[in-house]
Amino acid sequence: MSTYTDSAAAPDERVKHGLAAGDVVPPSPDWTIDQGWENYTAEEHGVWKTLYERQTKLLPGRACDAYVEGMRDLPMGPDEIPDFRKLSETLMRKTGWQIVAVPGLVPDDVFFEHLANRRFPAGNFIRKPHELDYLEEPDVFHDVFGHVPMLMNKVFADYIQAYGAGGLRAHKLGTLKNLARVYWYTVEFGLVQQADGLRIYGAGIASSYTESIFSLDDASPNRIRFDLERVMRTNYRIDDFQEVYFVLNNLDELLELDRIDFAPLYARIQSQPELQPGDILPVDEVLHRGTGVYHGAKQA
Ligand SMILES: C[C@H](O)[C@H](O)[C@H]1CNc2nc(N)[nH]c(=O)c2N1
Ligand SMILES: N[C@@H](Cc1ccccc1)C(=O)O
Ligand SMILES: [Fe+2]
Repeated sequence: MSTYTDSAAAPDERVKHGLAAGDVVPPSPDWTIDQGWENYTAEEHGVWKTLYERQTKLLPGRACDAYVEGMRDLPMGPDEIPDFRKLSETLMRKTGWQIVAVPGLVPDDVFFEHLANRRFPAGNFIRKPHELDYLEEPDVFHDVFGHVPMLMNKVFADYIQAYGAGGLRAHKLGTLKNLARVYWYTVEFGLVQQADGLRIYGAGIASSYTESIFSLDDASPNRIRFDLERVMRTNYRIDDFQEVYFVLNNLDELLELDRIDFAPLYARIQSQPELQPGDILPVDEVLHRGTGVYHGAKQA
């Protein structure tokens, strides 16, 4: 199995290994299971609390307004792992989304089918106490603390649904690798320029203690203005901090991606060279150039 970080999928890697979603037998055709909320142990709720409190101290002034507002209105607190039924009730009223429990990574087409129907698949398990900063598959802390607040935002809620529909299409076109990079550099590792400063909206950052500091840091990472084709061509690393983050002017820019037909773009970028995360192109609008001293290593 490939290494997996405290963030979502690793499609490039999994495609390479010819894996659908690990070698687990599907528990049901859509891969959903019962969250089994009653079965969490005191120690598991304790891991949630440790992570929740650590992130909650860090995120003011770092997370974007939409994230902060979403979190404020959700039944989520330090004391216990949230119950997906309660989260879904609140989400359903606000944006029509639901959270469904899955055992870990699910096959791409299954994942897209859920998103296209406004169901967000969340891992029901929680990392072990010795894995606080690093684990191989998305757990309930990453999926719920990282992703669910943004699903309370109307623009973002529509964006992820459109991504799911686009995923089903890309699956047939064989362009999943390019599409997945859009998810990676927005939903997982996106930054947005707010009037009062640069902010996090990506779940892979918001759920990571070390990366929520690193990504906004003045030192190492490059920050480049978001450009769709540029992002589609750019590889990413799954086992360490990102060397580049793409920055939106505002979340409404995502609406534009819902409307654009990706098919001709896929065709066009096939003839262009792939880019590595550390590359900077003459046409890039570089907002911040890293020092080049890459002090990565996701494990703090
Ligand atoms: C390309 C696609 O976004 C990605 O590979 C999918 C696959 N399966 C997944 N399954 C789960 N549970 N969570 C995820 O984020 C993903 N990501
Ligand atoms: N508009 C894209 C789908 C998409 C929407 C939102 C985000 C990413 C992709 C397509 O035509 O395939
Ligand atoms: Fe994720």
